[in-house]
Amino acid sequence: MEQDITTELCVLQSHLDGMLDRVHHNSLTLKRLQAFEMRLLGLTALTEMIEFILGETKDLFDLDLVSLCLFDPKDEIVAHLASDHYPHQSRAGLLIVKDEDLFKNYFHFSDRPLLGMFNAEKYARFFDVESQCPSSVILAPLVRRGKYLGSLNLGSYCSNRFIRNMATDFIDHLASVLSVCLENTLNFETLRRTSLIDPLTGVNNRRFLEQRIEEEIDRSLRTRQSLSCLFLDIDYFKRINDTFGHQAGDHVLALVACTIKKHLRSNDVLSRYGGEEFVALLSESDNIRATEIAERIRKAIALLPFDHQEAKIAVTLSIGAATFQPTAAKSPTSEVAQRLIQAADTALYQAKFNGRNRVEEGGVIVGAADGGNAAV
Ligand SMILES: Nc1nc2c(ncn2[C@@H]2O[C@H](COP(=O)(O)OP(=O)(O)OP(=O)(O)O)[C@@H](O)[C@H]2O)c(=O)[nH]1
Repeated sequence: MEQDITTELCVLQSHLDGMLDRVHHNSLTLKRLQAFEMRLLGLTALTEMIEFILGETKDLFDLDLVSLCLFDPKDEIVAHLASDHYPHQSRAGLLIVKDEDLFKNYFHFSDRPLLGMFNAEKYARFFDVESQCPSSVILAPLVRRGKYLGSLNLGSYCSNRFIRNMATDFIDHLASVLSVCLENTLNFETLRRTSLIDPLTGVNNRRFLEQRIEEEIDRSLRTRQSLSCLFLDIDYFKRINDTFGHQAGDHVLALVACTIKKHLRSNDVLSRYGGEEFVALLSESDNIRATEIAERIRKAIALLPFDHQEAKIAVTLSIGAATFQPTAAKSPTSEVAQRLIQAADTALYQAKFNGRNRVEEGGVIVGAADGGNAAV
């Protein structure tokens, strides 16, 4: 009898120890989850968020595989990432999905996670599996206001790590927080982008140029490649407005912007600098290439048919070009930026003075060792 009680006590003690271990383990996971969430809440850029999730979730839950699917029906996420030069196509673990059916078919309009053995036919689209497939997985939908934003997908090489009907409190909580953060970040990115875009022409505005020019100069210094700047201004634009009306003027502005853009590379920057003025930054372009591009743009605009009702509007551009040639100097980038734009603007003034519908070269700006710059 006494031995039975002792055995029972031992069993109870061992149960209790097991429970205490689990409580201890869960309390540690909870603490790590809270720290993870606090850092997640502090992120505002989409690229940072993607890197954080893909980089840290593995350690947080001691996983073998993590992937993040983002639902992007209108290519907005792709546009955000591309404008930040983020290599989304080659980022392991990041999957951008255009087809909402993927989420609807698997999650059946629910926000509950799916758990179980990995089935390649069913789950391959959620993972970016290059070598070993996971044995068990958990797919957590990211949902806000009844809409799928994507899913967070966790995989383990251990077959009984994720089994049906197991408790999913931690992952439920994480998916909810992540959904809110993702929605906020996407809204923030949209706001950031729209506040840097000129609504009439669809190209970037002056604020964007002012942010980017210093980055481009830094890049030019790093890569030792020249950076050129074109200042482009529509000739006699006031006359166009006065003759054909403001709306026709707007139409000309949009068409001019679109034509300039077609002659630039995707990583060049085009911004509407003011009323009928545009500034383009041509990376990895010396003064010869810059004047060639400027000449091509000038000709294309002069040849364009700008139709307005029955009339044809003749439009020409004057363009000033200047180039920054990097040296080993420690010139302040803000000063180089100012001088580069100034040199292109002066060349534009010269083009206007020399008769308009022409390109003028404003010379090469080099960084000087004493911290100043000199136009050569
Ligand atoms: N339609 C339209 N006109 C604008 C816009 N922003 C500025 N403008 C007009 O652009 C015209 C610029 O005129 P000016 O600065 O005299 O220059 P210009 O007539 O092009 O003469 P040059 O530059 O010397 O060849 C002004 O009439 C502005 O009202 C806009 O968003 N839409």
